[in-house]
Formats: sequence, structure tokens, C-alpha cells
Amino acid sequence: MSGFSLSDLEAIVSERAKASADESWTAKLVLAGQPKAAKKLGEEAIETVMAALTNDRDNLTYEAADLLYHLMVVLKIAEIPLQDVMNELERRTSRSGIAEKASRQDQ
Ligand SMILES: N=c1c2ncn([C@@H]3O[C@H](COP(=O)(O)OP(=O)(O)OP(=O)(O)O)[C@@H](O)[C@H]3O)c2ncn1[C@@H]1O[C@H](COP(=O)(O)O)[C@@H](O)[C@H]1O
Repeated sequence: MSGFSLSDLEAIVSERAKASADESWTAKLVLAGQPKAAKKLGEEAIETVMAALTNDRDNLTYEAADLLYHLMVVLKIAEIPLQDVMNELERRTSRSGIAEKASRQDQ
């Protein structure tokens, strides 16, 4: 497959958000608003967890794609650019997750 990226998906979601809700799932979710989109994200998260627990690689791959797509829609509705999330992830590369958790427990 190609080098399709989350950034490409963000651009698609942004474009399709402007389409008619009759012909676009993205537009339908955006029109319905964050409560509906976030609920859908939660459902996809649960389906992803179930797929992980059943050791079904194909299903986990499929559900992870659903999850990432719905996360992009939720970020779009919240007007949070993917780059902001990447910046936060980049900021975290300076220390391990274990060290970060320990520093919060010190507080
Ligand atoms: N990546 C996706 C994507 N992943 C999932 N979905 C839709 O999300 C919806 C999920 O609804 P459901 O929960 O009913 O589906 P489900 O999870 O299979 O349901 P179960 O049977 O598992 O309960 C379905 O309509 C899927 O088609 C997506 N819809 C759109 N995209 C991307 O967004 C683009 C624009 O899509 P539209 O906005 O629909 O034009 C597409 O070309 C894709 O690139």
C-alpha cells in the first residue's frame, strides 16, 4: 500500500465535513455534534479492545482503523489539529512513560 498517513486522513475528514450529511458519514457525525461523535469513538474503542482480547489480528487492524478515523472526526469537531496531538507526543519523547507516571505520583 501507499504512504497514506493520519495527516492525509485529517485532510479528508476536514473536506468531507463540508459535504451533505446524506452522502457522508463524516458530515453526518459533524452535524450531529460532539456527543454523538464521542459516543461513536467510545464504541469503536470498545470494539478495538474486544478485538485485542480475542487475538484476532485482522479484526484488530479493522477496528483500529475505525478507531483512528472516529478520533480524527472528534478532533475535527473540537477544532484540535492533528499537529497539536503530534506536538504533545513529541514533547513526551524526552522521558519514559514510567518516569512520567512516577513524577505525577510524587505531586
Ligand atoms: N475511514 C473512514 C471510516 N471508517 C469507518 N467509517 C464509517 O463509520 C461508520 C461506523 O458505523 P457503524 O458503527 O454502524 O459500523 P460498524 O462499526 O461496522 O458497525 P458494527 O456492524 O460493527 O456494529 C460506517 O458507516 C463506516 O463506513 C468511515 N467513514 C469514512 N472514512 C473515511 O472518510 C472518507 C469520507 O467518508 P464520507 O464522509 O462517508 O464520505 C472515506 O473515504 C474514508 O477515507
